[in-house]
Amino acid sequence: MKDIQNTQGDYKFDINKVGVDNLVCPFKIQSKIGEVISTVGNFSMMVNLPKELKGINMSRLPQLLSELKQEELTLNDLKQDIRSIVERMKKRMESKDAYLDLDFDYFLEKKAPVSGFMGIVPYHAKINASLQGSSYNFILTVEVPITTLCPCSKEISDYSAHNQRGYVEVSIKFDGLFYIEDIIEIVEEVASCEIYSVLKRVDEKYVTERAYENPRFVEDVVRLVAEKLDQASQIKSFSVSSRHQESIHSHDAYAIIER
Ligand SMILES: Nc1nc2c(ncn2[C@@H]2O[C@H](COP(=O)(O)OP(=O)(O)OP(=O)(O)O)[C@@H](O)[C@H]2O)c(=O)[nH]1
Repeated sequence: MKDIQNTQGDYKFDINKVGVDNLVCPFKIQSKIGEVISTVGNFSMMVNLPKELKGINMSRLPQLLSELKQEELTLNDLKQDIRSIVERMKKRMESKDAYLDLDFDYFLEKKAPVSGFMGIVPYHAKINASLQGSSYNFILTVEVPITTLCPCSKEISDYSAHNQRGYVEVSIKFDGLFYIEDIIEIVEEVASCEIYSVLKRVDEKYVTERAYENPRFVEDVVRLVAEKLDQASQIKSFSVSSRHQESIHSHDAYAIIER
């Protein structure tokens, strides 16, 4: 059969990224304490294409993912394990550059603060990795949902204070090891209160009062998280944003710090 995509030509443009997007595949990831967490990833696998070539051998990308699944893909050291996948993509595709983006939910078991009942909390995570020539770039992003309670509302009201669910998104570039759990811990520590999936009445009293004792503006959240990220020696650069779904407005409050 004729291999159309491999035909040579004199096209006007190199293509920066071409490949497959929205490829859904199960995989496993090892948690900080060594438990294996099953999840489903949405993969985007791309390579560059020089202007002399008509197309890439596109089927090789899902083929590689399928092989990884058969090999029981389990990510332990996120940065290095993803690097070896991107290296395999480059080799298989005979390309100069390769790009792997991956979105998934990371499921952690979390105890209710007073009753101790266990619940599962999903945290959305993203990986953006690329190997351009021999230059490897890896970004880990984690979204942490939190409760925030408005300091202004608390101050001016005779009783109560409005609160909201905030989504804190932290992206980091780092050397060595840094875990998804480390990011979650940093964010939850500075929130008005963490969120849980199972709360009994004693827990509900606890989270209500804890939020009241720790009021936070969106500005407070990004500044406090940035301070902690800045102190972590492994982190080379970061961005932290927070989106608060206001309960008294139809819009969100939003802030971002990039370093
Ligand atoms: N490059 C490219 N291929 C596409 C696209 N849409 C569908 N395909 C098809 O993907 C199929 C598989 O391509 P290849 O990976 O080259 O398949 P192959 O030549 O059998 O595989 P190898 O032996 O690994 O080279 C081809 O039949 C293409 O027509 C597209 O937009 N671009």
